Amino acid sequence: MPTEPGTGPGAVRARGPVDPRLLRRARSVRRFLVLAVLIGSATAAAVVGQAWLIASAVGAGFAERSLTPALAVLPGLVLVIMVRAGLNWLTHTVGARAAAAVKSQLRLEIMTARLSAPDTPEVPAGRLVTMITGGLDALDGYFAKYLPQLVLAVTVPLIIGVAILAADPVSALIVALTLPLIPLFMILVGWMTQALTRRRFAAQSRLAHHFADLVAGLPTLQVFGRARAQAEGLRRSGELHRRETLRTLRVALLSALVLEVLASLSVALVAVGIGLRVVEGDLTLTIGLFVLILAPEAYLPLRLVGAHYHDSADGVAAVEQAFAVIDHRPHPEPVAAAFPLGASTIELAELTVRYPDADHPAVADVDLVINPGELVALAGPSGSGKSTLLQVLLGFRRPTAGTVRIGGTALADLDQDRWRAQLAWVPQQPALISGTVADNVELGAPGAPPGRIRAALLRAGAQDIDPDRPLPAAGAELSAGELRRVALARALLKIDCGGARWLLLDEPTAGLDPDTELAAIAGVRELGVGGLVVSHRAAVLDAADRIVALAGSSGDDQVACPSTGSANGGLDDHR
Ligand SMILES: Nc1ncnc2c1ncn2[C@@H]1O[C@H](COP(=O)(O)OP(=O)(O)OP(=O)(O)O)[C@@H](O)[C@H]1O
Repeated sequence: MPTEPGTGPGAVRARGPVDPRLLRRARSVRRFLVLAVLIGSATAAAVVGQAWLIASAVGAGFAERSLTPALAVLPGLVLVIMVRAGLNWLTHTVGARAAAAVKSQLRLEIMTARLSAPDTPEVPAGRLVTMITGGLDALDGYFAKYLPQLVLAVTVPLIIGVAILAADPVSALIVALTLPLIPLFMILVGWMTQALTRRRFAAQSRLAHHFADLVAGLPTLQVFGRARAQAEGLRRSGELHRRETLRTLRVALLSALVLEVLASLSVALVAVGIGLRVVEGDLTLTIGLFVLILAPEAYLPLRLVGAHYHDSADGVAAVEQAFAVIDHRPHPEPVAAAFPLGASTIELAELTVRYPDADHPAVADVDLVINPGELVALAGPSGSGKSTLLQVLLGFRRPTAGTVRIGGTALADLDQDRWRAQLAWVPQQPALISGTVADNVELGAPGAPPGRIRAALLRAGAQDIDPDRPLPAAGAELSAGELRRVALARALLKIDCGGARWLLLDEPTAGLDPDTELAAIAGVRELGVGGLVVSHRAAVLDAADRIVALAGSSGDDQVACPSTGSANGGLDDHR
């Protein structure tokens, strides 16, 4: 089940407008923030200049009853307006560049984290795809709109406030008293928006996850006659997503309206005060106009922060999800310990692995030593943790307790890439790439000569498979037994030509006929390397140097079947 943002692994609380983990990672973010402050200050100065030019032109025009002052300031005014437009463009460009740099770095880190722990049920494939594609694009709004606006909301009111204070302290007091109301309302609206955005993100991820699962399981669902029933579930997920999106949009629009009304009332207060004092002659028209033009500009950046808040909430939710995956790496800081050279021993001591929320550990207190060149067969009932143990050895899953040592060094302290270079692995469900059979075998030792590829196929009992046979659909057109033999040939080539020293095989001969199975086992033994082979097959167990059996966990309570009249598909059984 997908974990909701903020509740998953590595979930975080709200960390302010800029997540410090973003700042730590991206130099571009820090540069962006400095630039944003400079641009913000320049924008505020341009606003003050523009207001002064307009106010002085209108004030002098009224006093002289002529258009000459207005014409005199026109070139200056055009220049200031162009500078403001340029600064605006610069803000967006710098923001878009920062967003692109951060997204690309986060995508890379997510993929690196996923590659180091491919079997992570906590972050299903559907959610990962949503995150890496559309999910992280939420950072565009965050960097291009929200963060620059946040900087403007600090710099512009400050500079404009000083200008108003110098021109008319009374108006400055009104602005100073009413301005804080906007952030106050923004915080209230923000609390609501944050919760809604997280719910919307969760609904979006659930929909993506549901859809991906459905597509993957469609053939099975069809055979069991449940394909149509899934349409209702999918409709419900879609409906939930629609409702959550509309709710977020409604709150975003209403919050913008509230802030708009508040700012308008505040400006009206300033305007009434100025109007009365200009009529009574306590204030010149030029100063009055200057303050009147500046006052709305002091509220505008804060109002726009409120309007862009949902961009920030989307961006923050995306970043939280990204860091939940990145921080979930089994070996977050790989220490490049000196790699044990020469013959090394694999030692497992009191190894325990428990999946999140599982009642029983998948692997409990396993002690095992595999000496160099020794092929150990791992047997045990289905579900007793054999594949999980291989996952730990591959560095894909971190043990809950106990240690794994390679030549005396803890596996967690080894450079994972160098360790995996020593392993030749055949998983229970091997994956092939599009290309030829030879291309797939060659993955074991890139650049291996064709003769060695053919020899590897022969060793794997796959001499009947043409190395030049094209596999356009990544092996989908091979039989289960052929697929396993090609994967085994790939692993054997890695031993023969690629420098690997250990075999990790998960049911390598399942689905093979007895003769082919014997040929494949002989091919494996011929190379003389050791490792761990998970198998239930007598031929494999016989060929191993030693058999280690894992005890199954006792979590299978007997539950009665529901008594339905249609257990046999609606047909009457007359036996
Ligand atoms: N990703 C996962 N999340 C949660 N539980 C899991 C996960 N993978 C395996 N398990 C559970 O851990 C236990 C051990 O599974 P594992 O696949 O290691 O067993 P196995 O001995 O290899 O089984 P088999 O012989 O059927 O392949 C099982 O109870 C399984 O349900």
